[in-house]
Amino acid sequence: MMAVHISDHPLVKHKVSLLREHNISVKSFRELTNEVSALLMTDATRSMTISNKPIKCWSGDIMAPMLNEKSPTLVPILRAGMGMLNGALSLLPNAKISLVGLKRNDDDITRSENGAVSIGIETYYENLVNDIDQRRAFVLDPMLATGGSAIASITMLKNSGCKNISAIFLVAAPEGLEALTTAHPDISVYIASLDEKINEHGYILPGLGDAGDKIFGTLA
Ligand SMILES: O=P(O)(O)OC[C@H]1O[C@H](OP(=O)(O)OP(=O)(O)O)[C@H](O)[C@@H]1O
Ligand SMILES: O=c1cc[nH]c(=O)[nH]1
Ligand SMILES: [Mg+2]
Repeated sequence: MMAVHISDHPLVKHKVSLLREHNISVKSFRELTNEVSALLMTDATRSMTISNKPIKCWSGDIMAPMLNEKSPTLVPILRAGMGMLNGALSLLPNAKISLVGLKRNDDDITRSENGAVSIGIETYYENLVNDIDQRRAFVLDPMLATGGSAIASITMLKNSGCKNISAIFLVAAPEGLEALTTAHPDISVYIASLDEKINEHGYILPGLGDAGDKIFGTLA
């Protein structure tokens, strides 16, 4: 059963509100994205397992709690997920990095009679660590809108044998969360804000606007 965690941390709430400011600078957007990502990753890593191992401490040999699983892999979804990478690495500096490149095709948009929006996705890059079947994966993407990109990227991870997957989003729409829950009921999801809905173009309301453009400084 999918576990969905929506952060109730006051710093997360405050920082997401700052991210929504219309005229936010690229510098502030980048900084806040990494700060919120680190806070979400604190929750997402809580289920990592530890066991007591012998260490040589200054005061002698002791048993001390240490992680007893392989380094996780972080999976930023290109482009916008790259904006979360440094924040996640601040907690997991030894993490492996796997890359998935996906792009929504705004010209390939379908609106059904009940108002549901789906958008075609182009996959242009896949470079996963080769022992991903033995590692926990943390998928990083600021936005969960229709859910198409998250579903496609998690399908790629599973097809490579990855069995323990968490996905981290700054802002999610209920439509995307529902689609992701249905497609991948076995993953864990960590969200800073569950917003109201997506509009007819597949953008989250109130949302952040185009997160990729804001992180890469390519907003027209
Ligand atoms: O849930 P979905 O409807 O799939 O939308 C979310 C996706 O859209 C954005 O990427 P985009 O395709 O704009 O690419 P970019 O990150 O390169 O800007 C965002 O970063 C997600 O990956
Ligand atoms: O609202 C949205 C939806 C998808 N991608 C974004 O960057 N923003
Ligand atoms: Mg974009």
